[in-house]
Amino acid sequence: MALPYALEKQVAIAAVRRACVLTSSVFNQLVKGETLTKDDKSPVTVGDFSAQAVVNTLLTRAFPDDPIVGEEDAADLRAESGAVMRERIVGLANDTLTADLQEGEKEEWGLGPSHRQTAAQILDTIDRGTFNGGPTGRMWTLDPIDGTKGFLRGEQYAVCLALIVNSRVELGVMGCPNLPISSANPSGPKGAIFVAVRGQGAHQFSLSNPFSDPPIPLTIPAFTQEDLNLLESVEKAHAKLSFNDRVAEILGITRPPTRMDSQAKYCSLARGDGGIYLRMPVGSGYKEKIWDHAPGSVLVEEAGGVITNSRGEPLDFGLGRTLGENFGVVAAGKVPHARVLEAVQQAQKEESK
Ligand SMILES: Nc1ncnc2c1ncn2[C@@H]1O[C@H](COP(=O)(O)O)[C@@H](OP(=O)(O)O)[C@H]1O
Ligand SMILES: [Mg+2]
Ligand SMILES: [Mg+2]
Ligand SMILES: [Mg+2]
Repeated sequence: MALPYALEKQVAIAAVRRACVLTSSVFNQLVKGETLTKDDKSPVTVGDFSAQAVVNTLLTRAFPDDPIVGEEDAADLRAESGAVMRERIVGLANDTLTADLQEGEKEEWGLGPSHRQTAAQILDTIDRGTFNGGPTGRMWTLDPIDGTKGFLRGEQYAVCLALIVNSRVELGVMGCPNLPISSANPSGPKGAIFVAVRGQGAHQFSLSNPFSDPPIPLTIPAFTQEDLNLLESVEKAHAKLSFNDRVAEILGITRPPTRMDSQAKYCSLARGDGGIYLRMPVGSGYKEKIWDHAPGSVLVEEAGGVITNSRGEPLDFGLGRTLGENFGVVAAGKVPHARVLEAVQQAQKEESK
């Protein structure tokens, strides 16, 4: 008998791989005018929209009844002012979906030369991501480009997809086109997919041949005090980095933090490139989005780690599109996690004095 979620895993890997092919090629061609600024002032590119169209196409064909909580929607593209971007996105999505089938892919998922979609279909496919989430049932959550700012800088970003069932993340897949395959060889080949299925472990696959190259099992290693360091956001507006410095000081950490965009941080944690993921709110009232943490959380847990908010409570993926009131995120191996929570709470006490 097949393992639980075997088909979901196969479709998710295929979808994320295709989306990564698209985003990599978009980066090399991105021209002025292909980026919009959203209402919250964050950027979104033709890459984000077309990657969401690609992933949603596979999910819709393979699992027509599953709702999708996706970061992007097509409202701006339906407006007259979005006509140029719309045309480009439709072209990019169709080019990606109609490429020849690879090992592990099926035509019935909307792939291959005969599966060109109209502009109206592509927009509707993007808008399959407007589901609001909630506590019960099956749903996917998609971040077509997580770390858009990193993507625009040519640095780290990730195509992130997770399956949530009754508030619990059961499957997470993250494609990281710019991440070195081996952290021991940072200037070596790049491109990895990270996959976790609840109860089945965490694995790294090659982005170029995820269905034929052997998966690499991932376990968070036991860190020595000298090796332990923090993984944190590049963007000061996304996480309170000065707070992280104080936590590191309390913990006696000497190794400098690793700053990296996107959920590639969770991938790095799972394979031991850094020991502690810490993301504390900057105090703007921002609520964390489920797609920014769902796949990373199951990857960390399946790699033997623990992920909670700063109060030590589990993240709640059943509240809707956000994680609710923002108490930050702390993820690490089991042993350091308890120490980090204590240090975070000490630093919070100092701040409130
Ligand atoms: N004020 C804020 N606080 C925390 N996260 C924020 C934020 N504003 C935007 N973000 C989120 O931070 C994500 C990037 O995280 P990181 O800094 O770890 O790379 C963004 O994902 P997108 O790039 O998908 O929009 C966005 O959802
Ligand atoms: Mg965004
Ligand atoms: Mg994101
Ligand atoms: Mg995004």
